[in-house]
Amino acid sequence: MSCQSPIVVALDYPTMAQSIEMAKRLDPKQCRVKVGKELFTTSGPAILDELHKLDFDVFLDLKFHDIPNTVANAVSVAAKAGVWMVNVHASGGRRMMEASANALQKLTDHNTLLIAVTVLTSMDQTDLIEIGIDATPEQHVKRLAALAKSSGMDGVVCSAQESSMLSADLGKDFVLVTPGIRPAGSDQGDQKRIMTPAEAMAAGSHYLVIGRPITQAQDPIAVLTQANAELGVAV
Ligand SMILES: O=C(O)c1cc(=O)[nH]c(=O)n1[C@@H]1O[C@H](COP(=O)(O)O)[C@@H](O)[C@H]1O
Repeated sequence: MSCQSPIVVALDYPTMAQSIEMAKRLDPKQCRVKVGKELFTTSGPAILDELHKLDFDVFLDLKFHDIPNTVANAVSVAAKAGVWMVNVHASGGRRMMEASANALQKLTDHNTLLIAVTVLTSMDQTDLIEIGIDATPEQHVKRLAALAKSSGMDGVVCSAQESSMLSADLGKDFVLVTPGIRPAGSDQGDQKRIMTPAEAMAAGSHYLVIGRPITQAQDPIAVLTQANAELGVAV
């Protein structure tokens, strides 16, 4: 499916039935979809097959963070399941990321994007200090993104507030996936480092992950259509 939109809808639902109901209302030409920890824990890998049957590109967001062997094998299984994108935590370190990239290279038939999470968009300076990181979110994102690139990742998850910096530092081909996207007027919720869809694209983001502003809206399709229109996406 060739999707013209950079928007990835986070299907954060407690049941497979609810996520499929939403997926059936969405058009795979207007967005991609993301399966995260809540949905995967309730549905298991069957959800990937169901979403692929509906023709969606699927981002499997399980943020793997473990020893290199375990993460490399998990990433391999995800690629064999045909997901479009999978992620690991950059904080797992170089050997973990290199093992994952090598595991994907050994697969003959896959084109799964391998992405590393830098600093979660729900975190700010105070959160970093509490976990012993004496750097601003921007500095830490910059350090982890450079490590991710040199460890063979295709891109990173960061906030759109860091997109222009990373685009300048690491090149326009290094994929920037940005959650914490809030269309004007929507609730910030637990996100700290946010931007609107248009601001994020102007800053150099490649993909915009949007969950609650779409899934909890009275009219989710209207919010998605409006966001695509604002981005000038012809769908
Ligand atoms: O990897 C992610 O997708 C992710 C990384 C990050 O730093 N922040 C972040 O919010 N996410 C995910 O992006 C989605 C954002 O959802 P909303 O805040 O509802 O738009 C959630 O599914 C999060 O799990």
